[in-house]
Amino acid sequence: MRLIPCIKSYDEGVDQSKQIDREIKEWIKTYNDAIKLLLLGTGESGKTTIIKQMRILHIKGFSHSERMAMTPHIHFNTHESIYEIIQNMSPLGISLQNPKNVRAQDYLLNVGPEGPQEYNEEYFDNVRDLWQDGGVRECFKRSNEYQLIDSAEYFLDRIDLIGKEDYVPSDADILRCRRKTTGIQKIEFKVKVPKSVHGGTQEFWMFDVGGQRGERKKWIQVFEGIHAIWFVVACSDFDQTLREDNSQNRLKEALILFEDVWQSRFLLEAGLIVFLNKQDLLETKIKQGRSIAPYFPKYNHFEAPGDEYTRTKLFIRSLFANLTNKKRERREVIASAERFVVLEASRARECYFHFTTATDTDNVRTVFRDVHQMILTHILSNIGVY
Ligand SMILES: Nc1nc2c(ncn2[C@@H]2O[C@H](COP(=O)(O)OP(=O)(O)OP(=O)(O)O)[C@@H](O)[C@H]2O)c(=O)[nH]1
Ligand SMILES: [Mg+2]
Repeated sequence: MRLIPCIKSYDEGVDQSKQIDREIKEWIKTYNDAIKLLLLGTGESGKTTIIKQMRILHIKGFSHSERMAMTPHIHFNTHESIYEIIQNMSPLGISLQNPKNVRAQDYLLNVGPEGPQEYNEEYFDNVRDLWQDGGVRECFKRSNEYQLIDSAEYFLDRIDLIGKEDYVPSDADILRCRRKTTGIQKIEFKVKVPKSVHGGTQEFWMFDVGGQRGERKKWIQVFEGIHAIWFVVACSDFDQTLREDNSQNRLKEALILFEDVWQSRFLLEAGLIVFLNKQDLLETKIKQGRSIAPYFPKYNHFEAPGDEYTRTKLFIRSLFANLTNKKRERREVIASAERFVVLEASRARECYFHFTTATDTDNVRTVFRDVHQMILTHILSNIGVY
């Protein structure tokens, strides 16, 4: 995973890199505070999934009782998935392919949006029959036209496993489980610092917030003392609308929110790292023939090498990177009036991009390693060490 600086080059030669390592080493000797990270982004972008990965990678993972506590949520995710699909068949003019499944459809619709009182064999048999129906699959393929959780296919494909009485959720199932975050959550963990730097451990505090519009007013409570923001973007969202406002494109909302965060005077000192997430879903979507062009017509004039998926992900990165350049231009205008302000303000502004799949533990492990090093460097630059 490469670190791609959009303002300041991180790779300015081996000598400088050695120098930075030396400075980090010196700094760690004296620095005892926890590094404070704040995850921001729109709803369903993948913030809580990254927190879960930190538990897997840096804390003890999930105990048996914690796994069992996830089962009702996974059952509900399965229910909301099939229920949303069959509810939307009629509005989209799609019929069941097998008329025998009308009975199962009536059964599920009668159960209602909240799910059954008991997730029993009869319930799972009906879900299985429906998920195998060609009409249900056709409606699933058009899920960008209504609100469906991203893990719908994952859980419905595993209905036999999930329906077992002795089902114990795996790490992968927990990572796929969707529960909206309300309020502010915090996890603390320690990470080994490589011997080449200094050795020992570094403490992290990571804050997770709810990303839906109604949750964002709470964010300011945790802005103070934050060393780095991880801004998470669901790249596969380009053809979907917001759950809380179906007149707004999800990726456009992410861009507006990112610009707000980038420009926030409360976050000027924090490093900014953008996680261009859900690369697995983006790749699948593009390979199925979907295009970003109808939603972002500028894509038609975007020049970049590679296949359609590569070009799309680079285009999405350019949309965010352009917003950071836009801010710099504004600073340069201020520059002619008061040069000192510009030098002072632009020193702290950096933005790095990573392409991620938050449900993939190996991917998050690699990204975290890169980002850890980058954050140490950023804090050093902010306290004036380099
Ligand atoms: N396939 C896939 N699914 C992902 C990825 N990242 C997150 N998800 C899934 O997307 C859903 C939403 O992820 P969350 O981590 O709950 O999103 P969030 O940003 O915390 O959302 P809010 O709490 O509403 O702000 C979950 O079902 C995740 O499993 C990814 O990279 N790939
Ligand atoms: Mg969340």
